[in-house]
Amino acid sequence: MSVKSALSNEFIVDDISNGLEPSPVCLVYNDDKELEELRVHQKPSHGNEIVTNEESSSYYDGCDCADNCISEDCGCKSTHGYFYTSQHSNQRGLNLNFPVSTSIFECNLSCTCTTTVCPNRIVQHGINIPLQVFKTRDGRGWGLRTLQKIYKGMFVCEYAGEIIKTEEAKRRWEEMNNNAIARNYVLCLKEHNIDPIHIGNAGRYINHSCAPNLQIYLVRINSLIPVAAFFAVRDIEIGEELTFDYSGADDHCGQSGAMIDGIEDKKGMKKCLCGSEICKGMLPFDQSL
Ligand SMILES: C[S@@+](CC[C@H](N)C(=O)[O-])C[C@H]1O[C@@H](n2cnc3c(N)ncnc32)[C@H](O)[C@@H]1O
Repeated sequence: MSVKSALSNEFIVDDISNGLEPSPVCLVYNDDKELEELRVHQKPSHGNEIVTNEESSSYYDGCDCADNCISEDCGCKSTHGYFYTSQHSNQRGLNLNFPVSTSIFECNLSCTCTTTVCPNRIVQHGINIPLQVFKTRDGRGWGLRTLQKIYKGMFVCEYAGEIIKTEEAKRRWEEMNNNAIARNYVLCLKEHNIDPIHIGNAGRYINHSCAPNLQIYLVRINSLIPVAAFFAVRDIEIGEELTFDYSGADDHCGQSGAMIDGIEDKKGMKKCLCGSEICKGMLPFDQSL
C-alpha cells in the first residue's frame, strides 16, 4: 500500500520486499506510470537465487562448535578463513584489512551452532539496513539509497535474481538492446550469471559508479552457487546513494562480477552519468558477450 508524503508530492510504499527482509525496503515515486515500471517479483536476499528458495541440507561440511563459534577453533573459520570481525557498535562485518582472495564461507545447515547467535552468519540473515528505492533525476533511472549510516565492512544486500547460463544471458542482452529503455540487469560471475529483471531484490536498483561505495563478494552458505553479496568499502552517510563498479574492478573476491552493460542505440558504449571526479566516461561492458 502507498501513502502520499505530507512534505512533498511523492508517494511512499513502506516495503517493496513484502516482508521478505528483516528490514523494509521502501520506495518513493511520483506517479503511477513510474510505479508500473517497478513491478518485479521480489526475492528475499537471504534465500538463494536458484530454482528453490529453501535448502534442506548443505553442500559443505559444518563445524561442531559447542560455543556457537565464538572461539577461533571453529571448524568453518579454521578451514575456510576468518572473514568477519566485530566492528562499529559491535556489529559484525567483513574485515577489509585483509584482502579476500577466495569465496567467503559462512556457517551452514551442517553446523551445530545456533543460527541466530553464531557470529559467522551475516549474509544469510538478509537485509538489516533500511533502504529506499528512488528515481534519480539525472537519467540513470531508479537508484537505491540508505536510510541509516553504514560503516565500512557492513553487509548491505545480495544481488538476487534468476540464475542463467551464458547463452541465455546473451539472448537477454540482445533483447534488452532492442528495448526502448535498454537497462541491463545481468551480473556475470565466473561460474554463473544473475538476472533480476523478472525476479529480484533491492540489489537490482544499485547503479554503477566509477568511485563506488560497495563491492561484491561471493559468499558460500549451503548451495554450490555462491551468493553475490554487497559489502560497504567505506563509511556511507544517511541518504547517500549506494553504488558499485559494474566492471568488477578492485574485486577482492577472486571471481570478479561484471555487468553486461553497454551499447547505446547499438552505436557505442553507454555514457556513464555517475558524476564522480574519476569517472571513466562510459559504463563498463563485458566484451565476452
Ligand atoms: C542494474 S540497473 C540499475 C537500476 C536502474 N537504474 C533502474 O532504473 O532499474 C543498470 C542500468 O541502470 C542504468 N545505470 C546504472 N548506472 C549508471 C550510470 N552510472 N550512468 C548511466 N546509467 C546508469 C543503466 O541504464 C544500466 O543499464
